[in-house]
Amino acid sequence: MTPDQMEAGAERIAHYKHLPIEPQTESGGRKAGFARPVTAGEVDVTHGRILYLEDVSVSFDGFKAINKLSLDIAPGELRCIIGPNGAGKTTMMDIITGKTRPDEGTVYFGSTIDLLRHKESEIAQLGIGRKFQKPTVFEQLTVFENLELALKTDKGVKSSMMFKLDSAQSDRLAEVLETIHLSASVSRMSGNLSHGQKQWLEIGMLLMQDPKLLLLDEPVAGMTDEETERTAELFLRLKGQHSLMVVEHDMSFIKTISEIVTVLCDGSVLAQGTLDEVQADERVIEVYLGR
Ligand SMILES: Nc1ncnc2c1ncn2[C@@H]1O[C@H](COP(=O)(O)OP(=O)(O)OP(=O)(O)O)[C@@H](O)[C@H]1O
Repeated sequence: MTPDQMEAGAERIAHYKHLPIEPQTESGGRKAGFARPVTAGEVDVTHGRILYLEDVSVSFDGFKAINKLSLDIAPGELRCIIGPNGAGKTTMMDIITGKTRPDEGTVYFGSTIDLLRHKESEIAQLGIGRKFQKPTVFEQLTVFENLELALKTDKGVKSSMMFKLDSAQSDRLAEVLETIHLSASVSRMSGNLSHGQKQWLEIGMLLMQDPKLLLLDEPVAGMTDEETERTAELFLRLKGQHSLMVVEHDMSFIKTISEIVTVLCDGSVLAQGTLDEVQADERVIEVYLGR
């Protein structure tokens, strides 16, 4: 600090000392204050976003797979992501879930959780569930056992064997079974389920952990028309209670479930809007939907 600055500072202090002093109150003398209590384990969505990406980039061997990508998702929103092969959809999910570290950019869960400071396992614990394209259920276990297993956070063999559902967990399991249309198949061996049922079971396993945000990669690929319809019903039911990010190529499925559709291309957002709006966009027709 220079002598001039010190002198100016001393003058300011002298000036303030002559100001009338307000009587002390609980807010430190101010008439009103702003404070936001933070509750451990809760995602702060007071700014209207559950997920926020800004200027995110990542390169693989000099190739920019994600290029200044910015997007956000509102709490309870069901966002559809479409785009040509290689657009960066899977890489974006890898970044959100901590599987891939971006070279630059910002990734926030709510207003306060910087996801780039967390490991993949911690991000899952924070409440971000991910469903990969291929179903990964334990085929040798029943539907019930798969859902029960999803609650076992302690990986120790002994504690897993001792694990017993409490009544709230039993209620949750029954509720999830109903949501994923598998109440009638609770005792069936998972390996004997249809492809669609396995996908629902895996979604059910994620739901057992009550995630705030669910990332779903091509959930209806390989499903029958009826299974696809029931999956649309399922997602519409989950919307509001959870936030969902759904990557899909099946346009009729997108049409049934979508509000806002984001089109990715070359690692960034090419267009965003209702499905009708993006389908009418010349650039989207050019790179993805065809003429
Ligand atoms: N680990 C990696 N190493 C090198 N290149 C990668 C890696 N991961 C992704 N890429 C490249 O980054 C680009 C984006 O891939 P990404 O899988 O994210 O696209 P996508 O939009 O999910 O495509 P699709 O619809 O085919 O699944 C592709 O060109 C891909 O080859």
